[in-house]
Amino acid sequence: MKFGVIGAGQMGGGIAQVAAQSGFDVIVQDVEQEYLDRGRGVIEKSLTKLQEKGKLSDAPAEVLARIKFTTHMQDFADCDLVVEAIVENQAVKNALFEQLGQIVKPSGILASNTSSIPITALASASGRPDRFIGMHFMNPVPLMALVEVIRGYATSDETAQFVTQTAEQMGKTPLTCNDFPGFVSNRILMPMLNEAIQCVMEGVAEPEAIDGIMKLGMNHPMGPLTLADFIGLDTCLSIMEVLHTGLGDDKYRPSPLLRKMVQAGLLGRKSGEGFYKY
Ligand SMILES: CC(=O)CC(=O)SCCNC(=O)CCNC(=O)[C@H](O)C(C)(C)COP(=O)(O)OP(=O)(O)OC[C@H]1O[C@@H](n2cnc3c(N)ncnc32)[C@H](O)[C@@H]1OP(=O)(O)O
Ligand SMILES: NC(=O)C1=CN([C@@H]2O[C@H](COP(=O)(O)OP(=O)(O)OC[C@H]3O[C@@H](n4cnc5c(N)ncnc54)[C@H](OP(=O)(O)O)[C@@H]3O)[C@@H](O)[C@H]2O)C=CC1
Repeated sequence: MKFGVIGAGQMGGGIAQVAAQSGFDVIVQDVEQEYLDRGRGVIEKSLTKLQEKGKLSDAPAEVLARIKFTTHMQDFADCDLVVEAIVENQAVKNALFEQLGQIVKPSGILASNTSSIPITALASASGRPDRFIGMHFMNPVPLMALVEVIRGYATSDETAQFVTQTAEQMGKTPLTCNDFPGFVSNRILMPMLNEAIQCVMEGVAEPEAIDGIMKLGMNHPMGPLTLADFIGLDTCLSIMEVLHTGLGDDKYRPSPLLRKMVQAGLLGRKSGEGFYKY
C-alpha cells in the first residue's frame, strides 16, 4: 500500500513513522524542507528509542528508508490512502482537500487527522465524500493505542472498512463514532483541559498543584496542563472554538487565559513555553 501523510509536525511525523513500521511505503509532504528535516529527525529519535527497548522489529534505518519526504503535493497521485495532519484550521484544510481531491487517483481514500473539524464539510471540499473519513490518531502516535474513526455523512462502508483494517495493520485499535463537533475524544477531554486552565486563571491553585491533583487523585498519566502544553495550546484553542460554535453551548467557551496565552505565542512544548518552560 502507498500511504501519504500531509504535514510533518508532531502528528504527521508520528503517523508516517507508524505506517512505515507497519511495512507501508510512505510519502510525507510539508510546505518547507525545513519542517520535513525536523520531522525526519523526530522520527529517527523515536525509532532509536523504540529499538533500544526492543519494541521495533526492523532496524530504524530500514523503517526510515520506507519514508519519502517531499514538498510537492503532486507526489500523492498514486497513493491508496492520504492522511492529512496540518494545522487545525477549517479554511486551510478545506483549501488543501480541494487541491488534493484533484491530484490523488479516483480510487484513493482521503482522511483527516483533525481533532474536531466536521468531517462532512472537509469531505465536501474534497469532491469525493464517499471516499473520505476521519482517521484520528492520538499523541504520541507511536505509543497510543487508539485511532478514532469518524464517519462523515456520505462515508461509504467500504471506506470505513478499509481505514479500520489499515489502523489494525498499524497495530492500533480503531473505534468508530459519528461526525459531531469534537467527536468523542475531544468533546470529553478538551472541556477538562479548558477547566484546568480556568482554575489557573481564577487562582484556584498553582499549575503544579492542579496537575498533581489530577495525576495522583485520578491516576491520569499527565496532568491536564502538562497535557495541554503537550498537545499545543493553539490546537486546544481551535478545538474549544469548534466545540463552542458547533454545539452552541457556553459550557464550551474557551478560557480567556487560553486565548491570551495563544495570542502571546505561548503554545506549550512546541514553542518552548506554555504553563511550563521546556
Ligand atoms: C488533541 C487530540 O486531538 C487527541 C489527542 O491526542 S489528546 C492526547 C492523548 N494523549 C495523552 O493523553 C497522553 C497522556 N500521556 C501518557 O499516556 C503518557 O504520559 C505517555 C504514553 C505519553 C508516556 O508514558 P509514561 O508512562 O508517562 O512514561 P514516560 O516515561 O514519560 O515515557 C515512556 C517512554 O516512552 C518514550 N517516548 C515518549 N514519546 C515517544 C515517542 N514518540 N516515540 C518513542 N518513545 C517515546 C519516553 O521517552 C519514555 O522513554 P524512557 O522510558 O526511556 O524514559
Ligand atoms: N497535537 C495533538 O496532540 C493532536 C493534534 N491532532 C490534529 O493533527 C493536526 C496537526 O496537529 P499537530 O501535528 O499537533 O500540528 P503541528 O503544528 O505540529 O504540525 C502541523 C504541520 O503541518 C504543516 N502545515 C501547515 N499548513 C500546511 C499546508 N497547507 N500543507 C502542508 N503542511 C502544512 C505545518 O507547517 P507550519 O509550521 O509551516 O505551519 C506543520 O509542520 C491538527 O489537525 C490537530 O488538531 C490530532 C490529534 C492529536
